Amino acid sequence: MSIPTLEELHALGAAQQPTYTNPAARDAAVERLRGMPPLVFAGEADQLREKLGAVARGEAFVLQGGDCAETFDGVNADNIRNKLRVLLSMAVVLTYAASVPVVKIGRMAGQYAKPRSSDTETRGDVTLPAYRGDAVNGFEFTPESRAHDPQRLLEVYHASAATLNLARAFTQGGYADLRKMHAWNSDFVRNSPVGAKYESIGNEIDKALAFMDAIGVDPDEFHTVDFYSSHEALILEYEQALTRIDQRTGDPYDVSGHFLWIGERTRQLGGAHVELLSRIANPVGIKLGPTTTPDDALAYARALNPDNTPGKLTFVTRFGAAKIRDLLPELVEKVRAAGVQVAWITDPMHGNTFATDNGYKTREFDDVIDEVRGFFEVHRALGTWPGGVHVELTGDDVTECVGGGGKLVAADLTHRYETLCDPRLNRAQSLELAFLVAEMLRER
Ligand SMILES: O=C[C@H](O)[C@H](O)COP(=O)(O)O
Ligand SMILES: C=C(OP(=O)(O)O)C(=O)O
Repeated sequence: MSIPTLEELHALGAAQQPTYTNPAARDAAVERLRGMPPLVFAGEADQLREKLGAVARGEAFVLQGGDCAETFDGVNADNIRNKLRVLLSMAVVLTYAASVPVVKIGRMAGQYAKPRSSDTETRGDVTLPAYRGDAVNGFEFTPESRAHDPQRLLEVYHASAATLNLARAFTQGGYADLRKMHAWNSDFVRNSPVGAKYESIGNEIDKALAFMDAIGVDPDEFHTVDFYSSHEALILEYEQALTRIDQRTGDPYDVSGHFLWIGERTRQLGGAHVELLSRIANPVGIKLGPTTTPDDALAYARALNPDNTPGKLTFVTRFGAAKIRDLLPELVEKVRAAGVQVAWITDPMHGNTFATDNGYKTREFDDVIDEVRGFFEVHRALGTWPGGVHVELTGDDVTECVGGGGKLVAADLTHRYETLCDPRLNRAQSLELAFLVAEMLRER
């Protein structure tokens, strides 16, 4: 495999790209990126592909989650630790309550670019370019901030490096030790019913660990966790500049993250995003919305995983709770009938977004759960494996999605609505989701 040039990719047509008005500045940023060391190693991407192979075979489950849009301001220890804490807590709940290995992937350390429905945003009588994520422009509503600036791609690189560095330290350095899981959520155990439920799993795990200790199992086994990074591979300049030939295998890897996915708005067959991700050896995903036909799905599999390697390709469906039970069965049936190896994951967020009367973009927790339930029902009926969930979440107690045990309503969204793009599950809602998904997994 060879790496396509940026010119070749742009010639194929690429949706949702920045408009850089200064080509010299863009070229300089791309050149700098080309000289930067890899953010992840090809061997790590291979490990993740193997683990996703287990998911495709029905032997493991994926938890993929993080912000809708990471921000440069959000690169600080508290924010990164809180996100890791909620992901690890969810993974513990899923692993313990459902007895299934969980592959942990953050929407982290690279999720800085956003596709948008509209190129512009209007406030009063002023219209400016829409915010497209910190990778492209600033959120502040001024012409200067909203201009597309290629220098930001270098900031994405540095922000991702800093985030990954801390994530690696937390997950390898002892913070993720199972024996410390009580401490992760001690602050909210007292005030939240879901916290108390979590604490009781923690007590059971302590007993199990004490037993294993007594029979001589190496305690270091529980000291670290494998954690992988992922983001939407949206901005061609960034992803292509970070695609490198691996010395070991001679294959191209996109070293900006372990797992890259193609979004619903950029999945044109023959388009630049499908082409770039068809050339890399990383495990890749593709979001499939309600207009995806079975023929499309088969064509994506041919393009993105021509060797039909288990773990190479993940289909992330995002139909919406109202549509999943109607649309998913035909897709799964035809893909299975064609012998295609794929991990199926549900994204129950992107098909369930609506605006409240008080003007907030939100999601109803029950709709999110209903889509996950529909996903499990369809796979159960067809005898296929519901391989995982992909969610937008944060480790903080924000008020962005309505519903859940805390019964948040539209009026509550005014309190802590902090996302710069789509609404995320807060910590309690995320843990609640993990308990409900664990039940669904157990019911199988
Ligand atoms: O996160 C996904 C998309 O970027 C987002 O849903 C688009 O939102 P918009 O419709 O407000 O542009
Ligand atoms: C844009 C996203 O989703 P989708 O492509 O499914 O709309 C996303 O996951 O950030």
